[in-house]
Amino acid sequence: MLPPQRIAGRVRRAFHWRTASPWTTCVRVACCSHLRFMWFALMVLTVLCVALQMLGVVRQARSAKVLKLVSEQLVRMPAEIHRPTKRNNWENLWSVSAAIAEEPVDQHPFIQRRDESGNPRSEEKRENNRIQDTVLEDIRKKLTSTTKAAPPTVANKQWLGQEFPNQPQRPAFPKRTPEIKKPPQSDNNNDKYTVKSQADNTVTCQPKNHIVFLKTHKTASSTILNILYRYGESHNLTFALPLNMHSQLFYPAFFAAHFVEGVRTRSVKEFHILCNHMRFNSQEVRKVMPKDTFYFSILRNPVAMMESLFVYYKAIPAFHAVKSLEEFLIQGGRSYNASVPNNHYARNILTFDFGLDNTAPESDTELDRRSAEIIAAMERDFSLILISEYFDESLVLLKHALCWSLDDVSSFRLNSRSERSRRPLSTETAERVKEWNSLDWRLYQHFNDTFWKRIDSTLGRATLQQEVELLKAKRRNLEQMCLQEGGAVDPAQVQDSSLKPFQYGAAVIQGYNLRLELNNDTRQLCQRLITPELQYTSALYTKQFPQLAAARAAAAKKIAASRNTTTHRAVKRNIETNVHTAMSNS
Ligand SMILES: Nc1ncnc2c1ncn2[C@@H]1O[C@H](COP(=O)(O)OS(=O)(=O)O)[C@@H](OP(=O)(O)O)[C@H]1O
Repeated sequence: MLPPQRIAGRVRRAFHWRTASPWTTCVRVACCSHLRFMWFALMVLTVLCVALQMLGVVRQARSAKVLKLVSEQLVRMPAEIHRPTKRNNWENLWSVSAAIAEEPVDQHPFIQRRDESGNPRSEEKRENNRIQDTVLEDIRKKLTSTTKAAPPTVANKQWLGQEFPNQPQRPAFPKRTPEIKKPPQSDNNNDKYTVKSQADNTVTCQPKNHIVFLKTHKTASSTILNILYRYGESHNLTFALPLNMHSQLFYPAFFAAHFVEGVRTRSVKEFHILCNHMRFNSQEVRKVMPKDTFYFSILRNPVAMMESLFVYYKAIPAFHAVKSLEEFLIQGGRSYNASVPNNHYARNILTFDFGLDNTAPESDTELDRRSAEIIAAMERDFSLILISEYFDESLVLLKHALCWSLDDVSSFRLNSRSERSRRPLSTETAERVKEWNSLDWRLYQHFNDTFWKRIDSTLGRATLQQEVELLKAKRRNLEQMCLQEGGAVDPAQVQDSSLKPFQYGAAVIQGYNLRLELNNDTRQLCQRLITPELQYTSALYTKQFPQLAAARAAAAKKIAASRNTTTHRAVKRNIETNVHTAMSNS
C-alpha cells in the first residue's frame, strides 16, 4: 500500500497529463519518461537529417549550372553515332586558327570507333567531351547575355562576320574569311580543271541557295553533302550545323530547330543550307529555313542499301548475333525488335529517315495504304528525289533543279567501301530484303519511276546522256589532276591522317591521296573534293563559329594536358573559372 502523499502525487500528475496541452504533454513525455534518452536520440537524428538535406540542396544548386548542358545532352537528346577522326592537321586545310586540339569521341551508346573498342580510355574521353560541351554552353550563355542580337542578314552575306557582332576581337579567336578564289571561267571542254561558281552560261535561271538535303543512310549522301559543302563554302553561304560541333542533328531523334547551332542563341539570322543527318520533321525544319527553300533527298535500292547497312551497322542489337544478312533474313529477323534502340537501321530505314512510321505492315492492304501515305508525305515536302543507282543522272537533274553548273556538281565518290568488305547477294536474298523492307521497296520503286518521268518531261534522254558524259569527263580530269593513284585507296594507304575517312563496323571505307606537286589553289580545290564528311563538318563549324570552336579546343587541350596529373573534376572547375574570367574581362 502506497503512502497517502505518493497517491496524492500520482493523482495530481495524472490530472496534469490529462489537462495539459498536447505540446506540453509531448515535452513531458520526452523529458520525464524513462524513454527520454531514446527521444533525444531521435530528435538529434532528425536534426542531422534535415541539415544533410539542406547541404545537398546547396551543393546541387551550385553544380546545376555545370550540369545543365550535360543533362540536356545526355538525357534529353539522343546520342550521335559519328564523331570525327583525328583532326591534328585538319585546321591547316582552311588555315582556321581555332585549332581543335582533342579528337572528340563517339557518343553513341553501342558504338565505339573501331580502333578504340575495348579501350578503357574511351569512357574518360567521353567524360572530357561532356566537360567541353558544358564549358561551351557556358560560353554560349555568356556570349548571348553580353551580345545584342545579330542584325538580319542578306543572302550571300559573309557569315564569318555575322556571329557575335558586338564581341570585341580577341587575338585568341580571330575571325577569318576564307580566301576563296573565283576560278576562271571555262568552256566545258577545254579548261578542264576549273570550277565555275555560277550556273552555266546557257542557263538563265536564278541559282538556288536555300537548300535542305535530307541525308539518308548509305545512299551516296556523303558525296552529295560534299557537293553542298563546297558550293556553300565558295559562295559564303551559312550552314545550319549541328549544335556543339556534333556531326549529326541528334539523329535518330526527330529533328528540332534548337539542334542547330545559332538557333537558340539567335546568333545566326539566316541559314542557307541544312544537310546533316537528321530524322526529318517538316514543321521544325521550316522554323529554321526560309520559305523559298528547295528540299531534296536521295534513295537507294533497299537491296544494295541493306547489304551496305549490315556491314556498317553490324553491332546493332538486331544484327549482332547473326553471322550474315542471309542468316538474319532466313530467321525472319528473329533478332530484330523494333522497340530496341538503334534497330531502326535494320528495317525500312528510308521511311524512318523521312520521319515516318517504319514499322512493318501486317497485310498487303496495310502496305498499300501506308506506302501511299508515305509517298504522299514525301511528295508534299520534297521537290526532288534522287536515285543513287543513277548517280550521275541524278547530279544532272539536281544541277538543273538548282540552276547550278556541271562544275558545281562534279564530285568524287565518298564513303565507299573497298571491294573486300562487299558481299554479293543471291537473288533469293534480294527478294527477302525487298519483303523485309516492304515500305522502302515500295517508295524506291515509286521514286525511281517518277525520276525517269521527270527526266523525260524536262531534259529528255539525249540531253541527259550528253550532260552525263560531260560530267564523267570532268570527273576523269579532276581525278587525273588531283589524285596520286588516280582513284580511291584503302584507308591504310591514306597518307594524310587528317583526310582519312571515318572507319566503322566491318566496313573498310576508302579514301584518297592528293598528288604532291599541286600548287596552292589546285590543292585547295582538290582537298575539298576528297575531304570526308566529319572533317569537313568540323572545319565549317570552326569557320562559322570560331569563338565556340576555339573555346572548345582550349578546353580539350586543358583536359588532355591534365589527364595524368589532376582529376577531371578539378580541371573542369578550373576551366569553368577561366572561361568565366575570360568572358567577364571581354
Ligand atoms: N557517286 C556515287 N555513286 C554511287 N554510289 C556512291 C557514290 N558515292 C558514294 N556511294 C556509295 O554510297 C554509300 C555510302 O553512302 P552514304 O555516304 O550515304 O553513307 S552514310 O550513311 O553517310 O554513312 C557507299 O556504298 P557502299 O560502298 O555499298 O557501302 C558508297 O559506295
